[in-house]
Amino acid sequence: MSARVLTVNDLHTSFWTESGRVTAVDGISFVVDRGEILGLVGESGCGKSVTAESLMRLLDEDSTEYSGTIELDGVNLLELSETEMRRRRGKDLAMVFQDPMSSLNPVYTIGDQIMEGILIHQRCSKGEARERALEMLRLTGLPEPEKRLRQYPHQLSGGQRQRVMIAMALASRPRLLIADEPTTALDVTTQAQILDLIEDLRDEFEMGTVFITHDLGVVAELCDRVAVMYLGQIIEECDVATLFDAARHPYTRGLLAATPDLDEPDDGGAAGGGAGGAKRELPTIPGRVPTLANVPEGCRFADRCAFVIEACRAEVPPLRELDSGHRVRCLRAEEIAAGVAPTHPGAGGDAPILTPSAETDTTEVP
Ligand SMILES: Nc1ncnc2c1ncn2[C@@H]1O[C@H](COP(=O)(O)OP(=O)(O)OP(=O)(O)O)[C@@H](O)[C@H]1O
Repeated sequence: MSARVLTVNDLHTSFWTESGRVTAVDGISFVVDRGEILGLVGESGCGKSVTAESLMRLLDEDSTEYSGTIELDGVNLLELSETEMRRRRGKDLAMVFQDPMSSLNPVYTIGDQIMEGILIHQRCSKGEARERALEMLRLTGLPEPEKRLRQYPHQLSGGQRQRVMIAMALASRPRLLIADEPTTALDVTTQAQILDLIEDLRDEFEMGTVFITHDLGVVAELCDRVAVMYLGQIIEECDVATLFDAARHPYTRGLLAATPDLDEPDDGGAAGGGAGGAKRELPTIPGRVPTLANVPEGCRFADRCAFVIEACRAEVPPLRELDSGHRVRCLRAEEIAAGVAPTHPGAGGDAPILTPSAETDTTEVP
């Protein structure tokens, strides 16, 4: 079987709204290989969830318009009928959400819910489905799996419910797992355990994974490669080592500056989210993400960028390959690498910006 699991090419996802057509995902392309974890990062509203929902084709098809291709093992999902897509969801590609309670049915036991997915997608008896459900719960490290099968979702903690969701998602051994902020609602310790679990299961099942997060600490710990999104576009893509050592886009550099030092003790900030420790002021990226109804001409980050020049506003910069596997959507990437001085030192992207200015509209990251 080919190593390439997913190829997304020039994907656009638009919605028809009362104020007209808005394009939430605007021409993104990326690939995911077997056993690889691709992180999709960016501030709130940049299009991460719409990307995930597009991959699963979960959006309301009456008001959503797709273009481009989403090839899973060479089959373009956008060309499948809804019936065929329903057959593939949960079998070939599966998704884990931030809030397991919204995906688990409160009136059915955990066992019934895992077994239902297995019975839909695999030819087996009820007894075999029960065995498989038990095996999946064991794999996720949930204590007393026999007892869990008989329990209802509300009888489990948040972390335990997320393990159940992962067991359900992986029970049919999908080729692609899409995880949309699956650890955001969990405490730091449980978050670390769930990340370890996803990594272990990736080794065991070798599925490709798209992992959505706003947390660069999570990216550092889990992902192989990362695509940074801004207002519906990918603005930088590279392997994780390059992200932390040689990010070139001023937005990526702003996000990195706004992430507490990963080696420092947790201060309750963006990367850790935990309590305790001394409070330290978090850097932020000044300015606001424009709305989809007011997408600027040229570079979408220009109004917040410390390195902006006239040419940035003329047309959308292409996503250029700087080095093998390192793509950046910035006209000045090479100059920034060489240490050029910012043209607007007060703006975002000139990392680090330590305090929000009173005159500037400031968006916390995340
Ligand atoms: N059904 C819809 N109709 C119109 N606009 C939508 C719809 N769904 C999402 N959007 C818009 O698409 C943009 C991207 O949203 P999306 O949820 O993908 O962001 P995100 O990066 O996942 O943010 P967050 O981290 O807050 O979840 C937002 O501006 C959002 O308002």
